Amino acid sequence: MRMVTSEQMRAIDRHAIEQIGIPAVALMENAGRAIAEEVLAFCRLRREGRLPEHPAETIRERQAGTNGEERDSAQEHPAEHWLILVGKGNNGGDGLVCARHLADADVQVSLLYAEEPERLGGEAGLQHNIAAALGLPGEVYTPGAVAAARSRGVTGIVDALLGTGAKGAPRGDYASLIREANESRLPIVAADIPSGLDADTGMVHDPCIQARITVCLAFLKTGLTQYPGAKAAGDVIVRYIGIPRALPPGFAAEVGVLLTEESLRGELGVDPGRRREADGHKGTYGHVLLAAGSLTMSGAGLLAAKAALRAGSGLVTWALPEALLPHVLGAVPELMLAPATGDPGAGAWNAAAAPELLRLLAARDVLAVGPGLGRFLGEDGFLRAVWEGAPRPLVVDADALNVLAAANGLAAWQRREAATILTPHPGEMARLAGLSTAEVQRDRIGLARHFALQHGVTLVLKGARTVVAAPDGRVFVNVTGHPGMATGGSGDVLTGLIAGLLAQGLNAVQAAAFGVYLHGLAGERAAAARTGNPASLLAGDIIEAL
Ligand SMILES: NC(=O)C1=CN([C@@H]2O[C@H](COP(=O)(O)OP(=O)(O)OC[C@H]3O[C@@H](n4cnc5c(N)ncnc54)[C@H](O)[C@@H]3O)[C@@H](O)[C@H]2O)[C@H](O)CC1
Ligand SMILES: [K+]
Repeated sequence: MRMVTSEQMRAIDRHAIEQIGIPAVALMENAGRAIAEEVLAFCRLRREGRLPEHPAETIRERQAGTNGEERDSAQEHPAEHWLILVGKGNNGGDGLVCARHLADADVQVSLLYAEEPERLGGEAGLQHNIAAALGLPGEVYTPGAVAAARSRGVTGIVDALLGTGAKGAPRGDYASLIREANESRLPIVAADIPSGLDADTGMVHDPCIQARITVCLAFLKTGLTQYPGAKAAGDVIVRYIGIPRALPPGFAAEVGVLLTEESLRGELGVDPGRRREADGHKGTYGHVLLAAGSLTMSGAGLLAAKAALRAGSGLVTWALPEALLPHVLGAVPELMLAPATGDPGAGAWNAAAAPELLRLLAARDVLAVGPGLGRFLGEDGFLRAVWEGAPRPLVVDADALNVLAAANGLAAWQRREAATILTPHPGEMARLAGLSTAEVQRDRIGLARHFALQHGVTLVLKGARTVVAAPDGRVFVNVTGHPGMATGGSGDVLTGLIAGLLAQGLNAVQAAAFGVYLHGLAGERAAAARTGNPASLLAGDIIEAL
């Protein structure tokens, strides 16, 4: 599934209307009807008692009319009364069309305009005239109007105040309306995006509509995929409104992609269900070399190594400080162990280990460095030697990322020819980018894309809704996963998983995208297996679920 920024959406809109000639009024009609259909579907679920307690924050596409929501007849919604909050732009126009279709399905509707309706221009003004011609009841906002509507029996709200044309935090009566709508505790269906959401980054202004459902028009907006926007959006349903799904020429590379089984296959050429040839052997499936672990963090190495095996790598060698070796012997029998020389016996790494590591790598396909590495004297010389000397795909994680940041390696060291995957969590990303963590989280997609393009690396910016950014500017967002995965070692597992996929011949972007997708799925499966409180999930459970 593709996802666009508001600027890309405007360009696609313009192309559809001006280049292809699809009338804007037709798009608005389809948009409003789609929103009305989703409101009716919501009403049906609620009436039949099938409404989940909370939104699952899912993102799905639905074709017009294919959700089995034949137009409801009057008696099906006897007590429904929906309040439509109408902004002055085309988002408001969508709301007016929605109101008309709801009224036509004999749902009682009330219009609440954020501004004098006469100020609605263009398509929205036309829709206001139509609503007036139909005598749909409407009023201009005054303080307390939402509560008053609720006392008149309103059962739900459509938020058609602000869409992709919003700039900055909601102002004046728009802000008051958003606050009153949220305070009403009534279910809110947002048109295109919740008003108050930054459609590009997923940051939410104060105030921002907390929607039960967001009916997103034409293409998924990137801001709906990132928290806190993903929470404000509730369940996102992307609806086709007549804009060709084939992007205008020259658009494909820039537009983001939501990772699904079909986009992994279609956009990335990954076959999630790939089968193995009968005559495969260990060598067929690659050999991972892992430089990881230190005295107090030996487990990180074990987790990463085991995950690489579970990912399907034929062989895995774990290079570790010599002092650790006796303690992990046999922990994972399938593992090969290589004592890294230069260990002063303290179970720590040492710059002298780099040449040994490069020698080991000559007979292996991928190097992953970082899980549990720890910080040590000469760490920058060590990592620089590996960074510049390793002729293989390199996965850099955890402390190796901190060393890279501290040495300003991305700028100071020579650019790698072979594929490089960095897997920072927001804190590590902040150090790499010289920002605060809050600044990283404020625009995850934009930052990740810019960083990957600038440094020619594949970047995996972890966290809920992990972002994978390719060196060519493409961006992928992962929606698999579970809060129970926020546990020590989860990142080590991902590093091993990605390295294992690289060893089997996936390219950097494929391995990173498929890796985060599988990691999240395994986390969901492991969490479900702990039917009690999934918070008790351990990173090792994720490996077993792979
Ligand atoms: N995706 C599609 O193909 C279609 C989308 N449609 C809908 O159109 C809106 C975008 O409409 P636009 O007129 O560009 O802007 P908005 O309706 O989002 O409203 C902006 C409107 O509000 C004022 N405003 C802007 N920022 C603020 C603020 N912070 N506080 C208060 N007021 C603000 C500004 O003056 C503008 O006039 C899209 O989301 C879809 O819902 C089409 O209807 C169908 C095709
Ligand atoms: K809206």
